[in-house]
Amino acid sequence: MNPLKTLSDFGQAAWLDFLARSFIEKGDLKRLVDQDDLRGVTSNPAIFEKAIADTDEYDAAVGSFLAGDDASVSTLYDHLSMQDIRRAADVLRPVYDSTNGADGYVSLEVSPYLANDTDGTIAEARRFWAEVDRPNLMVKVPATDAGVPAIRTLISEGININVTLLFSQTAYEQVAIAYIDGLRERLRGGGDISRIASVASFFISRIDVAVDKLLEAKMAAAPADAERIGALRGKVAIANGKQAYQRYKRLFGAGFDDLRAAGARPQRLLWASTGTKNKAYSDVLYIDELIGPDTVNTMPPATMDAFRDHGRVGYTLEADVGEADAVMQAIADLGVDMEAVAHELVVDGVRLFADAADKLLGSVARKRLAALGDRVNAQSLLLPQNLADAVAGLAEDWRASGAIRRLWAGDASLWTNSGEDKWLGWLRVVEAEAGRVDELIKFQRDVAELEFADALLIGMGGSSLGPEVLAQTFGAPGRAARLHVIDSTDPEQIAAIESRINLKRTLFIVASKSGGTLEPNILKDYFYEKVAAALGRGEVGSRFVAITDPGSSMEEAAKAASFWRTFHGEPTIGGRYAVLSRFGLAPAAVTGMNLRMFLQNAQTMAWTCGPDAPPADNPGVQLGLMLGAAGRAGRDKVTLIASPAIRTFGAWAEQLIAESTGKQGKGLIPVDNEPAADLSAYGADRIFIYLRLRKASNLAQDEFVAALERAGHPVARIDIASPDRIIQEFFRFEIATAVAGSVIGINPFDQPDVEASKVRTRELSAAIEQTGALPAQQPTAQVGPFTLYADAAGAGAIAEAARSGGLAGALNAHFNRTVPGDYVALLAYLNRNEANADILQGARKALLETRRVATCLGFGPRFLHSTGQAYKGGPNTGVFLQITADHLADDLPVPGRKLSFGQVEAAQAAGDLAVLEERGRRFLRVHISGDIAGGLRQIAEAVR
Ligand SMILES: O=P(O)(O)OC[C@H]1O[C@](O)(CO)[C@@H](O)[C@@H]1O
Ligand SMILES: O=C[C@H](O)[C@H](O)COP(=O)(O)O
Repeated sequence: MNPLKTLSDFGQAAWLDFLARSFIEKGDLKRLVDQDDLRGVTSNPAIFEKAIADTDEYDAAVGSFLAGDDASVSTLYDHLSMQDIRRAADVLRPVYDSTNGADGYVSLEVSPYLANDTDGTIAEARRFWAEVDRPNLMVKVPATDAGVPAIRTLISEGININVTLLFSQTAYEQVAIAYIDGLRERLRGGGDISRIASVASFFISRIDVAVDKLLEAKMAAAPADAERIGALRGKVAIANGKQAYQRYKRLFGAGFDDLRAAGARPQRLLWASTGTKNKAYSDVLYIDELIGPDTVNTMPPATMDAFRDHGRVGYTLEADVGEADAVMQAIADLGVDMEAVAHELVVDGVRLFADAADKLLGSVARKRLAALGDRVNAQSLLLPQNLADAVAGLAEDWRASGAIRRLWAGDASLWTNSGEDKWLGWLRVVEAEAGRVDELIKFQRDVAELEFADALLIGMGGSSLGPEVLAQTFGAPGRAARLHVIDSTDPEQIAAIESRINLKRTLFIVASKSGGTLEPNILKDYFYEKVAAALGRGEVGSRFVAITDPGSSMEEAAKAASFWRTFHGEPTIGGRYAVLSRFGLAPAAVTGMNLRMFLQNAQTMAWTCGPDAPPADNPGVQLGLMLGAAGRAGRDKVTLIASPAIRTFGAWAEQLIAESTGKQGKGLIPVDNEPAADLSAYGADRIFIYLRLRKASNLAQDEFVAALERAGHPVARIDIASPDRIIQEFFRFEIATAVAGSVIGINPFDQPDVEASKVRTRELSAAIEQTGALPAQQPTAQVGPFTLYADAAGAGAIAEAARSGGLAGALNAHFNRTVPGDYVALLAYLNRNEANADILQGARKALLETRRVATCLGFGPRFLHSTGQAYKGGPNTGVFLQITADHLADDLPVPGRKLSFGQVEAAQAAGDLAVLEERGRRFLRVHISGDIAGGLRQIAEAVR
């Protein structure tokens, strides 16, 4: 006789503690039902981990699920696990029907990450119940402090519950009461309680593992008592189970009669964890000894096979109850606190299931990426061993502490606990924008109908650098407008952009989150007046749209000036994280790009970097940990190399990285678009990110990056299949920056030092408005048309060098101050045109080759809203060359102010310098009088 089949004669149902797709598909599960009288199935995260991770059994299902649409890692996992659960439930359905709902259940466990979250547990259980949609589903909820109230609520809603991770008598009692209370609540509400089933999964073998260890320690400590103590080994788990059963009989005795009369079933005890862990014990120990009426035993396949082969059936559960009590008394006398042991086992059990879930989700994340192929930009990191080890160590810390989930949940303690949680709107903005994209699509159509030739975006930093990437990367198909960006107060640059657009056929987009930023306000006034002159006051407003946060002064101004539209930003997103909100989407609409595709792309990366993708398989987190670890180790020059067609992405990333991390003397210094030099020019303070556009890659860049790798420099490669996929990088870099900020230990969402220079600029502008000029400053030296101003520490040597060696001498003395690990930044308050950029890039290359330090280039005031933060607030390793010039002939007035744009630019440069000085930075300002282009060339020559 098959002992398995005989169990039911003794009132016990045999369930299987295992599930896997092939097991169902090949008919193995059905065979157990038919041949062994199997009556149920249990699963847990560890079981699904074994089933899914490291097998290809699920690959086809992953592929077909993702063929039409993308999905998050947990949505994909839910799909796979629920498919299995539904199929298993269907196999067990005849048992459920024939036993009138007494048996035939299949259990699916809520996420172990929710073990301490009552509301989260309730929500997930409800979702499972609705989505699995089978009456013979049992949702597994742990018997934690947070789980118990969830059990009561879920039972009251008619959801079958398998209570898991039960070890202690008191926890068991609470669970049984929660079940009974839940039934009563349902009954009071007029619900049916006759179709509710629940089991209390009392874990067995894990108790022996834990207690045996304690007993062995006691044996070692008291050799004289070793034999007596040793005799208790392998007995406690069963004794504990037997006591639980006595408690069950009390709990579901006469006191349950009213509910029984109303159709309720008692909550059966289910013996779980019944696979023998200690090979010295019988492999059927935890089956043989726990057989009794109205119980379940869920067995792993090997235990089931063993029991079928040599199990012994009898009413063992109530045999020797006195002895069980004696065993429990004996261990209590020995000082073993069973409640404490049980508590530790629950904590441990949650952790083990969470570990399994991490492995499982990591494997699903990898399968997802493999199935998506080119639809998601691939990332690979090639790191020197010490950095690779640091990243792996951080990834393990992040995994074990659930840090990526905490990040997504807005836990400010990941950073500095100073309100970072208020700035995380960017994490979910893609979803929100997708929900209201129709409004933007309509705007896109309206813009097309109006046949604008150009669109000019006016904004600074986060409000302009993202749109600039879109303008560069996406052409303007059909009737869409060509997007230009102005983010400067330089009069020459303003005049240049004005000459490129047709004022009568241009749409102006004024973008400022705060609404109070100086540059967009005065540029808006300037162009507003120009258009008014060209079209008449009645019409000018219709050519302007604003993007600003609700209630800002810009919104007011837009209303007063009868702007065509105002789009709202999301106040929980800072400027540099705003590109996937309306700050990027509205300009994208104007270029005619496909907005749904824009959002889909962004969503794909958001899912790839989601809370459910464990750190080791989460590319955004990996990149962030790499940046953070590198920054901590002094490899803080993040050198961005991008294929020419997507080059402007570097300027966007520069702002994100510098403004987010560069503060309190810490942080990363992004180095964008640096001319390539001989490998010997690159120090051990570098880390490289290569954004390679596959369809338009550049051989020279490929070779350069390969050489860097061969030389042992850390390189992150990002492979972008087509230009539209650049959208994905916005999200990857945002999450990476937030993660790096956590590792570095700063608040990545503020910009305290930018504010400081804004204050200085305001003071200086006010002085100009009062007196007509900037307060005079004492120059360090005068060399021909160049006036030099240096920081106090450097002034003496620079003045001396200027006297003997002219401009070249002064520059040489200034740059002689660089030491390895420093960087040089050229800060030019000039027209950012190709000619000037070329000259400065030449100077940069010369400095890189001669000084062998990282080199940066920023045009003012644009860089003030970007790298300016790190230059002032980051590590004091910068050596700055500020270049300014007179704008006499070409200056432009600022409407309504006693200021010109040239004066604003000068005030900005002076404000910038004042803060650099305040922060003890090394700087030299070279002011060009007269011919700007000629002067600039001379400066570039002089640094060689
Ligand atoms: O969009 P706003 O508020 O005009 O700000 C522009 C830029 O100025 C800063 O606030 C500071 O430079 C940036 O963070 C921001 O992107
Ligand atoms: O419900 C089933 C339990 O999750 C399972 O029995 C635990 O068994 P283990 O202790 O062998 O992991």
